[in-house]
Amino acid sequence: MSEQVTGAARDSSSAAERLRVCEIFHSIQGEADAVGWPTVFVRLTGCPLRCVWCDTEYSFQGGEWHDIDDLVAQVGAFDTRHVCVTGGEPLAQKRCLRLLERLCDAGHEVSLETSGALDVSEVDPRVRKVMDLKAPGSGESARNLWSNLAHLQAHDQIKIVIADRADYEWACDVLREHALQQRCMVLFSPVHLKLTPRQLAEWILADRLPVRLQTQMHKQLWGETPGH
Ligand SMILES: C[S@@+](CC[C@H](N)C(=O)[O-])C[C@H]1O[C@@H](n2cnc3c(N)ncnc32)[C@H](O)[C@@H]1O
Ligand SMILES: Nc1nc2[nH]cc(C(=O)O)c2c(=O)[nH]1
Ligand code: SF4
Ligand SMILES: [Mg+2]
Repeated sequence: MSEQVTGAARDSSSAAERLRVCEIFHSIQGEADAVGWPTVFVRLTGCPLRCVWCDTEYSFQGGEWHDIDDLVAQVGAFDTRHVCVTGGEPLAQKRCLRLLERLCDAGHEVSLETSGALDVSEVDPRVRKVMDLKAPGSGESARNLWSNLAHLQAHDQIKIVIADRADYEWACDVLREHALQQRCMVLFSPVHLKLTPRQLAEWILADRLPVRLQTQMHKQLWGETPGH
């Protein structure tokens, strides 16, 4: 009897610890401060935003349910220190918080790619948050949750993905008004194949901006193939 109760309790707790996952893959980190590190990516399914230039629309639906224990074991099997949890919008599934904590407990260097539209205040402080602020050209800038800025730590990063000159000027205003560079590293990234990295570089240099230019290195290596 007591064994049955224990079994049932275990089943319901593991069901509560499941996440819908789009893909798990091993690649070179192509973005942000950890660029270049061999990294395991856990891409969660689903996103409540629809950025017009999103390169990961295939993650909006589908995927498979996985236990957090199983995910931590699958990640561990790659024998790789860096892990990046992304999506879709990973924080759209509340249990993502538990996955992040478990990956840190397992000794990984964990980063989280997030849109900036969902509350980041409960993310484990060991996780390096890479938080977008969505510029107008994304079509989703009304979703920016500005209160998130107060929850960034020095090891986190703010990323602004820029489609054109209007987005760049918006980013400059936000940088100044919210003193972003005093909070953490600020990354400006061109929308792939929409704005040239060179044009963005020239604007940053001309304006003496204290920001870091980033491009998506994985697209240089593999193009837009999913799973890279
Ligand atoms: C696919 S999103 C997933 C995480 C989260 N939903 C977000 O938007 O941050 C990962 C990163 O890719 C960026 N991204 C998506 N499409 C892009 C594109 N076409 N060019 C440049 N960056 C892009 C996003 O802005 C975000 O920083
Ligand atoms: N190689 C590689 N690096 C990445 N860094 C962030 C990614 C993402 O989609 O969030 C990503 C990705 O999709 N691939
Ligand atoms: S928030 Fe991220 S995953 Fe969602 S549409 Fe925008 S870029 Fe794509
Ligand atoms: Mg990507």
